[in-house]
Amino acid sequence: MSEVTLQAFLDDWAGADPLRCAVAATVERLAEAGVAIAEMVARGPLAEDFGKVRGDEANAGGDAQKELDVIAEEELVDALGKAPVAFLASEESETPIPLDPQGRVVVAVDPLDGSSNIDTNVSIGTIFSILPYDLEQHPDPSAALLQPGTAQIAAGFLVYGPATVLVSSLGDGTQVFVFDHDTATFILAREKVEIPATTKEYGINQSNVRHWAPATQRYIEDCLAGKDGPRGKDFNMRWVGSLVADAFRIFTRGGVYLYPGDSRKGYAEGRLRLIYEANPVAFVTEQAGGAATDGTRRILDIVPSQIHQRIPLVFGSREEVEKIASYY
Ligand SMILES: O=P(O)(O)OC[C@H]1O[C@](O)(COP(=O)(O)O)[C@@H](O)[C@@H]1O
Ligand SMILES: [Mg+2]
Ligand SMILES: [Mg+2]
Repeated sequence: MSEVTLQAFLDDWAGADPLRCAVAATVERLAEAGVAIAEMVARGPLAEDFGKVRGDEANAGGDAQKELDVIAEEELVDALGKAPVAFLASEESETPIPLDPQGRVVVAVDPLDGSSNIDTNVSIGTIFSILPYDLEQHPDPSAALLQPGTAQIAAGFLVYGPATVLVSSLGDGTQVFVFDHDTATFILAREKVEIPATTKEYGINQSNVRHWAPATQRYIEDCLAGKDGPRGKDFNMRWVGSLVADAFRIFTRGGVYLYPGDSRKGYAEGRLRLIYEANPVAFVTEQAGGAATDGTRRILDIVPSQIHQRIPLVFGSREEVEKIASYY
């Protein structure tokens, strides 16, 4: 069987439809930027700026900014400058970056996800969300970026790990592409991925247990009680601390990821950002048969009020996500 490249897959989907062609061109440019970022990451400590914190600067979300966060954003701005993208919202920029005034789409990105893992040689990645843009409908770019996740035409993430992979959906299932160094192309590796509906594996930063709401504490307690507890089965725990890597594991063998709100200062709505972390991950998750919630609401239905808004996030195997929601 012949291999399907990302470009062939996108061309086939886009046909002659102008909006789809704009989306396809955007995904191609994102993948191109991803390859450049992956190469930089792969140099590890040989790269001059590897793992360095950038002065005392914090990004728009108040997190310490690493040199590589900013370099990754620059790669994305350069690449998307060659696509029909009107505005780019990024974790690393307070306000949207204007690109092509004639652009048909707006894009939101987490340029480098898992920044705390940069210098530990653990998988990190890039997350993206693509929304339709119409100047007449959205004279203010922020309004276009504040559409709910259901409006996404395409979304996904890249993981820079042992393999560079692209997990993405164009609204008809979720596909996994793997970068092939021999041909310098992304090759379709898994079509219409299905996340198993049930699981015995969860991921959460358990060091925050004392800060959690009672519902989160009860759910984890019940998992820890194992076979003899109310869940009647033994659970396993995994936490990479890079959303992209934890998500890729869930796309591979199922599981659930939780970053709930907690009582620490600034964490009432958890840590993750709605438009460039939760929404794209929720989109590819639902397209793979999984579910994503903030505990009480479907993530994709939430209407964002701010570009850097945070949201509690629970996603993964559908039945387990529903179970968790029942605790809230
Ligand atoms: O360090 P914590 O609190 O466990 O948070 C880990 C989470 O934070 C994140 O690193 C946030 O992303 P950034 O690295 O883009 O800020 C997620 O990837 C990860 O799941
Ligand atoms: Mg992130
Ligand atoms: Mg980031």
